[in-house]
Amino acid sequence: MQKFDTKQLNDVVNEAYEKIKGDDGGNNADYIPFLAKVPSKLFGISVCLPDGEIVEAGDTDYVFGIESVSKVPTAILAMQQYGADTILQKIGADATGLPFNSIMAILLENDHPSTPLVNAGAITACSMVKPVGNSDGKWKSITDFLAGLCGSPLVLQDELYKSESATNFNNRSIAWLLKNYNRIYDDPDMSLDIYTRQCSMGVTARQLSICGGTIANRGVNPVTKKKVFDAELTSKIVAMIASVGFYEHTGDWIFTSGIPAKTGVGGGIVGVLPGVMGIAAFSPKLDGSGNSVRAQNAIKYITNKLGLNLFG
Ligand SMILES: NC(=O)CC[C@H](N)C(=O)O
Repeated sequence: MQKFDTKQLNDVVNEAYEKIKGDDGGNNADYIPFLAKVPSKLFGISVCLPDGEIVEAGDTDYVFGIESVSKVPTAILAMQQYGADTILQKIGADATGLPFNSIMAILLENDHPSTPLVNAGAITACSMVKPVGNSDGKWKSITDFLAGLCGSPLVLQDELYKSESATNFNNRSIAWLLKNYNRIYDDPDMSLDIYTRQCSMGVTARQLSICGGTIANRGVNPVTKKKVFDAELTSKIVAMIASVGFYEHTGDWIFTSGIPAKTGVGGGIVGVLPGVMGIAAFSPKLDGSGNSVRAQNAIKYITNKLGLNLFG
């Protein structure tokens, strides 16, 4: 890994912010009505280094919907509770090459949810989270784990949760299709509700960068210094993120950015370079695959400018 000093990082983060804040491509997600109303101009970038130092620019305190970025914490939690091999058997670690909410992916993977980082696998992961059969207990496991990763508690965005619950018909089909294939390990409606709730958690770009920093720091939160998960799960979750973090555009993303990263339709993206940094960016306008335009450009700008790349 190329070394950089924090002054240089600070300059590059601010440069990225200034250059990219005027980019106006894309649109807010509107299939979840709440997300269509989030002010489009918001834009923040935050980097968390392994010593806990935070370097940031823009709207890093704004609380937005974590959405699919929440799939990463729950995947780690499920691996922590069951072991990585069980998650590989029961869910998988395969790229789908298809959109995040694809039903076709379940059929093509021969009845298999593929990976915990798409909707199907994430709903299955929620069904597996212990204590099975206990909705309140599962929710506590997930929210405690999220708080550990992010260094502070996240708060449910109630309006987002209601908006998403009222419109999540595709996800309901996924949950019951998985039930048909015995790939749901708890009540399907309850598992879907837990998934919908975790997607509706409010998070800031700073908290997301600390989450990335905890993964980059092999499970020890760089800010709170607390151990959140076992170090050997780092390579497993980073492999999953690298293979499917941008869904059908993951190859293009990793080719151009060099950093495994996971997106959410709330406009957040978290990237992880093990041993080097967690990086997050947030801005609501998305490209056609549901990935934030400004957040992508910001992270790419920073990794390319600093010569940071997982692969070479
Ligand atoms: N890509 C996303 O962020 C999608 C998450 C959203 N909650 C959904 O299930 O559709």
